[in-house]
Amino acid sequence: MSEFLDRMKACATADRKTIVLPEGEDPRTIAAAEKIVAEGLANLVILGDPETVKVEGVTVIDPKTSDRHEAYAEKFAELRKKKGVTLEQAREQMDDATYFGTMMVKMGDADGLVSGACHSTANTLRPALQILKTAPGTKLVSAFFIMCTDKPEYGENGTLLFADCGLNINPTADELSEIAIASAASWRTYMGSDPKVAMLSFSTKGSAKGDVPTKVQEATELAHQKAPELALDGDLQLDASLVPEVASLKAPGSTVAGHANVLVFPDLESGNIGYKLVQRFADAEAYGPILQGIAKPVNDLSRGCSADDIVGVVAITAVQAQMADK
Ligand SMILES: CC(C)(COP(=O)(O)OP(=O)(O)OC[C@H]1O[C@@H](n2cnc3c(N)ncnc32)[C@H](O)[C@@H]1OP(=O)(O)O)[C@@H](O)C(=O)NCCC(=O)NCCS
Ligand SMILES: CC(=O)OP(=O)(O)O
Repeated sequence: MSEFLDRMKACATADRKTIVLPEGEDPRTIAAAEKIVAEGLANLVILGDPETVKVEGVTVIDPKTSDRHEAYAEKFAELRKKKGVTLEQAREQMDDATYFGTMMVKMGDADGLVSGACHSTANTLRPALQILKTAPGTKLVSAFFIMCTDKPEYGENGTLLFADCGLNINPTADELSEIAIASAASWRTYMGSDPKVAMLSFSTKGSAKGDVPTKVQEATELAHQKAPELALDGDLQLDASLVPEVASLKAPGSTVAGHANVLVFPDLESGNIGYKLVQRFADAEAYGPILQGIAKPVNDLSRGCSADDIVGVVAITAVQAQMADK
């Protein structure tokens, strides 16, 4: 297990938070719940059928028969009134475990939610975006992975942050600059060291032409304007971002090239493919998609996740819930 996850787990156990797992029908979620209870990482609520979901030390709730169903429906109808949602529609929506679980977080009956082992990212995150909305002072929610590799020469002792790998399909230059600034802040929060942000493209400092390098150059310029103190550079290719010898050839004088620990991908196509390549070929631990910029802790999983991945994301969510209390 990585040093990163060790640290998240130690932090989570020190002040146990309540995390809801809406996917009681998923065997990996059940296996993860058993580990989370054994390690004391969080108090868990699993949504599912209490007759079939049996994990000692865990509360199991069936959304359809819960005594909170009506209160959540009423609040959801109120929140979505301007979108034309009726109380009848809200009641139906609360039969859906992801919506019900997200309302638990909204109403303070849980501190955070982790889902996505058997639901798509869109269906996992839409309720959070609709109900919880963005954190104060934030325009855009985005999603990152913490990647823990056994390549100490890259990032910080092999650990890097990749964004956006889960949510924003084709961010504009302005959105990309927001993703970069938020990712730098997330790096500082979770790793405690200075971020070095590489704005990735297939071009280094204009070596190739095209819409993508142009967008990345614009995003880099906007990020510099918004956060001039940030160590951030682009456009950079992946090798120029990580390998000092390549950096000295392609981007001499850059303070980021060759030493990046935060990789910002130009779009979701490259971000999602990129994290899965590193996870599978390098056998890296991949924790995410972790949301940044959302008002309360809700995090996603890949449907390809393992029980241990779920344990890791729950530990991170519990740590986020602790931070939200401060
Ligand atoms: C998440 C996603 C479903 C949201 O888009 P959508 O379903 O079309 O829904 P909408 O665009 O109507 O957005 C729903 C709400 O979320 C808000 N929202 C959407 N994206 C947002 C973002 N990045 N930041 C903040 N708010 C956002 C919208 O403003 C809207 O709010 P409202 O309903 O109160 O007006 C969409 O961005 C998506 O499909 N992303 C890719 C997910 C994916 O497939 N990932 C690959 C695997 S990880
Ligand atoms: C994050 C991600 O890619 O999710 P999924 O594999 O479920 O599409």
